[in-house]
Amino acid sequence: MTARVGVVTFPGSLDDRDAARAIRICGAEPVPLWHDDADLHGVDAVVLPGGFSYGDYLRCGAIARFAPVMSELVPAAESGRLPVLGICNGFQILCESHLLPGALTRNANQHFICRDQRVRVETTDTAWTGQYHTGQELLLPLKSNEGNYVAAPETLDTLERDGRVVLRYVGGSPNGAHRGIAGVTNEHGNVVGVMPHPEHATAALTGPSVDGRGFLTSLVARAGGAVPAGTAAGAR
Ligand SMILES: NC(=O)CC[C@H](N)C(=O)O
Repeated sequence: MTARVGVVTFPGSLDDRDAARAIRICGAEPVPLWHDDADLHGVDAVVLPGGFSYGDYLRCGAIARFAPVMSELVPAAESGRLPVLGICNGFQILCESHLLPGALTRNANQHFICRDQRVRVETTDTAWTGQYHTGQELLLPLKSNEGNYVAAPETLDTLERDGRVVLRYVGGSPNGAHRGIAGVTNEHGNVVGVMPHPEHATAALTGPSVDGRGFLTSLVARAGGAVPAGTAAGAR
């Protein structure tokens, strides 16, 4: 069965096309979803892409949280039924929607950061990381202004204890993120938010790696679909 993966476009989304392309490369069918349409059209999973939804007004993701598309998405994700991957602005939307704990605040150096960043996979026990191995290092683009992940110490302790830190920056936080956290998951492991961009690391021609494919091939494999040859996690 080919997994149908919805990609939500909000006003100001930037990376929806790359997300759709990455989904196709990894053997699933991308389904365009519009922010103003409450219907998820029966998709098997959803990617909330990067960008500047609603111009990042108020706070990144703060307005997107109230978009009609979130009305079906939030309960389905909360119940553990619907796999959702939030990338960068998508991660910010997931935190604003309280589907993930914590918040993404201004980078500690007050500058937009745009660079290729090494991160380590901390858990494979999610809908989106099953094809990696724990401790695997990935090279992924990082491009954000509000990438500084913060949460109360007891929340961070819970995330660490329950194995819910998904990605951690290698070589220290570039943006001040608490405990070097670059991605987290919810209690069920179906909702994952990551600050770096796996969808921009799926084609050898453009680089910087194809390490990002594993997020999508994990979803495809989990849905019982065929992962195209050469697209396994980290395949060169
Ligand atoms: N690349 C992105 O998704 C950017 C996210 C957000 N607008 C920020 O600058 O932090």
